[in-house]
Amino acid sequence: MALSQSDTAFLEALVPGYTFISRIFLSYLHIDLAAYLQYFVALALFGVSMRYLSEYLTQFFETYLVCTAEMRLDDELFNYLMYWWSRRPNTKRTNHFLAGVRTNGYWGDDDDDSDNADSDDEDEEWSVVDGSTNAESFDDYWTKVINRDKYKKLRFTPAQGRHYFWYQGRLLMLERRYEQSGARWVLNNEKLYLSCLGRDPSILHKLLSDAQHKFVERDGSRTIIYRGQRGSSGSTFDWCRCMSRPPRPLDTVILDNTQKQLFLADIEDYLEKGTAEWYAEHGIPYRRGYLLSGPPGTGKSSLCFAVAGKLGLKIYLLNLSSRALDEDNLYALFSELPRRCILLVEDVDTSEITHSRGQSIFPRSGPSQADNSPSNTDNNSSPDEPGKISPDGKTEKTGITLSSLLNVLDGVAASEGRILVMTTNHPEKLDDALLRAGRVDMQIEFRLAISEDIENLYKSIYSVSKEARVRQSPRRVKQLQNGSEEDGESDDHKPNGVHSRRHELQSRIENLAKEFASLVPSGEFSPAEIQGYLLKHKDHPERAIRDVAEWVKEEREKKRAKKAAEIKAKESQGKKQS
Ligand SMILES: Nc1ncnc2c1ncn2[C@@H]1O[C@H](COP(=O)(O)OP(=O)(O)OP(=O)(O)O)[C@@H](O)[C@H]1O
Repeated sequence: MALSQSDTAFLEALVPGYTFISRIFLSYLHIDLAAYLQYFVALALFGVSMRYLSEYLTQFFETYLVCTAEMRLDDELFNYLMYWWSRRPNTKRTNHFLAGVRTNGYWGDDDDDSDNADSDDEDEEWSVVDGSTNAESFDDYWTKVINRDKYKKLRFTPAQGRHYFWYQGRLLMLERRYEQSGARWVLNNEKLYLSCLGRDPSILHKLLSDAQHKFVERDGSRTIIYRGQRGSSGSTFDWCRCMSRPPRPLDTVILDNTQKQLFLADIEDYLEKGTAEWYAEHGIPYRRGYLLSGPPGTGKSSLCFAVAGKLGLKIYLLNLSSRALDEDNLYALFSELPRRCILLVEDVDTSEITHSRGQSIFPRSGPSQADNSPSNTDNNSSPDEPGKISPDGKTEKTGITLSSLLNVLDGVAASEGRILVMTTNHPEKLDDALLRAGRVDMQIEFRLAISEDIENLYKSIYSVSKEARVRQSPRRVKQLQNGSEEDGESDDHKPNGVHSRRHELQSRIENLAKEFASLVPSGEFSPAEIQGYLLKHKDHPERAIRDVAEWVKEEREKKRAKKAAEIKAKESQGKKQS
């Protein structure tokens, strides 16, 4: 079939190089492409229409015949599903997977915690090692620990792409997708899609709730701690699970018992059934705030963790000193808080909010000194604004100001039912506006250890409960029982031997505790300092008493030297300024 010149020109425009190609075909293969032109056109049309048809059918199928759940990386559900997947019995048979030894990425806990989380597996490993975990020397025990740590557990999660699997007799599909965000610092912008055939999504709900249960059961009674930090997007702040700890018994926090019980009773009353309705009926926002103040190492954070453990509440840790945190981020973090939780703001006096509402947050004389003079506020932005003008005229990020914090605490986004606990070493630095009732409803003052506290601290270190004895190394228990390394024969095998031995030990520790308390000056050392000393002698209660006078002398000497150095530094600073 001969083509006219205009037809050839048209084909050339449609398929560049057509003339050249058809000439080659004609000269070398004696094939006239023009003769087959109609077939090529039909094939191309068929291909294009098939493509459109398949896209349309896929879209139709996915819209009307498939249910899909989408999970984002910054949501906890993502972790639940990954955890569930890694624990599936069939996971090991998947031929396309992502393998690794780090669990932090998806389970959010530190190594310690993940160890705990996998205790079932570890029990297996331990029994494989030697079949027993009791009564072993330190060397045996340590060799096992080190060997186990060398071979970190391999984790398998689904690789990018689609994975088909059966769940309760239904065929489901899990798709893992990495999405381009355009931002180079966003490493893991991933999503999971879980799909099933049909328009009833109940099987997906069931699987997701199963995954959630498995994940939550793993935590048991542990206290879960979240931290407010930059999210995966890099610009916003999210609550990220950072660790979980075994609950701390309340009686291990040495504090005036009345204060401790008042604190606990107040929280329990606040969480009691009907309290939320009572607040609503009286038009009062359902929130409660506490300020725990006192010198460092006196047990403020410990009390908070112990109460969280007792009530099974999660702890949300917030560092207000972060320069990247602004009012919008704080607002978002508050609105993300669950209904019942403890929001712990530690060392609230170290952040910008110690500057009162009327004060400049960035005086000319230096960022750390507050100055009330109006002239100093002239060049600075309002304390209400998170940005401020530095002496070189540039705007700097300042973190959270007092006004921002108050706005967020009182704002509509501040979640109802939360318990705010702020800790400080310097309550006098805090503005009255922050401490007013409604924001801080109860203040607890922590003190340096008095004689009674010292006695209790000693007892809490050396008293060995039945359960703790089982967990502890036999060597340590033996040392405590005998009070010295020269050990006689244990009478644990005799009838009533264990009981009488424990009773004896307990009364011995009580007498020693009294003696210890009489040797340590009351109101001079923090519980943390005393605990630190006792830990050095944790297996030797008598040695702790024998050496304590020397320790007190050394500590006093250190403190005197530190104070002298501080006075000297202040004097030289004063001289420089004058
Ligand atoms: N009152 C106490 N009872 C029992 N242990 C205490 C007490 N105070 C401190 N400790 C021990 O000292 C350590 C530090 O305690 P914690 O962090 O609770 O002190 P803090 O008052 O919050 O200190 P900071 O003001 O420096 O944050 C912990 O290991 C804790 O067990």
